[in-house]
Amino acid sequence: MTRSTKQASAAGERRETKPPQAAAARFAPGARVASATPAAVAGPAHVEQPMAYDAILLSGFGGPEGPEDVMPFLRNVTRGRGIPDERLEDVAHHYHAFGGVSPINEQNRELRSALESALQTAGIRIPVYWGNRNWAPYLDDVLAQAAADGVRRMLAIPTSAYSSYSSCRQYREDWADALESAELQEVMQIDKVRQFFSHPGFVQPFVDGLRAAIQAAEAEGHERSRMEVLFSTHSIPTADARLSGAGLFDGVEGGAYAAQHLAVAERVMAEAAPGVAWQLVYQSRSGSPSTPWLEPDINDAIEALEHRSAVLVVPIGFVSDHLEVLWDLDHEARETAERVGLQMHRVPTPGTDPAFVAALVDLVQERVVGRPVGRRRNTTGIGPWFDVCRPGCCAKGGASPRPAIAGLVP
Ligand SMILES: CC1=C(CCC(=O)O)c2cc3nc(cc4[nH]c(cc5[nH]c(cc1n2)c(C)c5CCC(=O)O)c(CCC(=O)O)c4C)C(CCC(=O)O)=C3C
Ligand SMILES: [Fe+2]
Repeated sequence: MTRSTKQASAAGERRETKPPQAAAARFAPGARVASATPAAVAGPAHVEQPMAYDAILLSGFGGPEGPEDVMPFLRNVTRGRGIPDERLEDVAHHYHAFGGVSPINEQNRELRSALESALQTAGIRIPVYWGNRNWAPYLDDVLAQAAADGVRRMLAIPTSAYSSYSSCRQYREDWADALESAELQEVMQIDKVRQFFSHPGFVQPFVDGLRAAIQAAEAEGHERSRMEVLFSTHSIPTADARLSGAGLFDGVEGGAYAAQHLAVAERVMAEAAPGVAWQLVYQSRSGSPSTPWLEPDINDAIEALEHRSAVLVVPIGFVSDHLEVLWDLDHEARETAERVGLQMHRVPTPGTDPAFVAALVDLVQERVVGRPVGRRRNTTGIGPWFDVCRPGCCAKGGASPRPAIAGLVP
């Protein structure tokens, strides 16, 4: 499909209207397996059967690759969600500050090729396809290509570690859409790896980065007692947060989304900086000001740190140094820190860190061999998370669910 027809259909009735339940049953290949065990509904549900996948589907967010891509990209991202125009203009300005090119696509190309080589080395000789949710290469084109190459069973990896509508369910819905739009529902099966926030190979780069940042701050003469670590992630509407992870963390403010981030932050602190003050903060809020989103915003948090001399920012919500990291942290948050007289160090995201690439290989391996839950790698108090999402998992607050793959059907 050409880019222009793709944008037209994305702006139009790309969201199809099939009865969610019937469609979801077709789109949930894992459901047969997991729902066979009644315990699967009450407790952790995992697909433990070995599965011979033909290929991996690395799925990114997507980003513009030139100034003329910026507005069409932003319309793709926000289709049907009532983001005010001023907000789009505002965000367009962030992209234009980088010549209209988001680094995210190049980062995902690098991750794709690193993952493919690491899989080969591990003896898993299958190709890694890369497809985006919001920009070329679009998922449906990539699936059509994979099908033409003979691929029938794919294991999907989202470039997103946690549970929430934007970081889990929306990927699952977009895969289902892409199967439908490529007319592959009857032909191709897509499963997904578990949300991988708790995998040690995802956590390790943050540990290494925070250790280095603390050393750098100490070398500048800052004392640990005057440092504060801010773990930063994307804010989401509180209504989405409550529904993240199918209400398993109902009692926790921010639901499973916040609970998972807190668990990762605790782990990183225990390994890299025991005793240093820290908190979880949120960035990149959008939407209407009257809709509640998770707080505190990182800039407000920095402004409240008068009693500190250095702030160490750890972007645990993201897998690569894409635009929301480069703009919202390295530009905006840094400006706030300078204004209030704090030294700021920003820790890198995992990117293509060998520990992270090895983690992705391990996530594939555990599914290929059908590794039991008890032997899966997990370094936080929460997890390992589900291979097959529970009914209602990560629903969008206030919206009716669209068909999605890799979920249990109620
Ligand atoms: C949880 C989460 C992640 C992390 C998980 C993941 O990585 O998937 C994430 C990542 C990203 N978000 C990104 C960009 C954008 N996100 C937007 C809007 C939104 N994000 C949301 C949430 C998240 N977003 C939400 C609840 C909205 C509101 C509207 C909506 O429900 O969609 C908008 C629209 C304008 C605006 O409102 O800011 C843009 C342009 C980029 C690309 C950066 C680049 O180009 O380098 C990346 C990696
Ligand atoms: Fe976003």
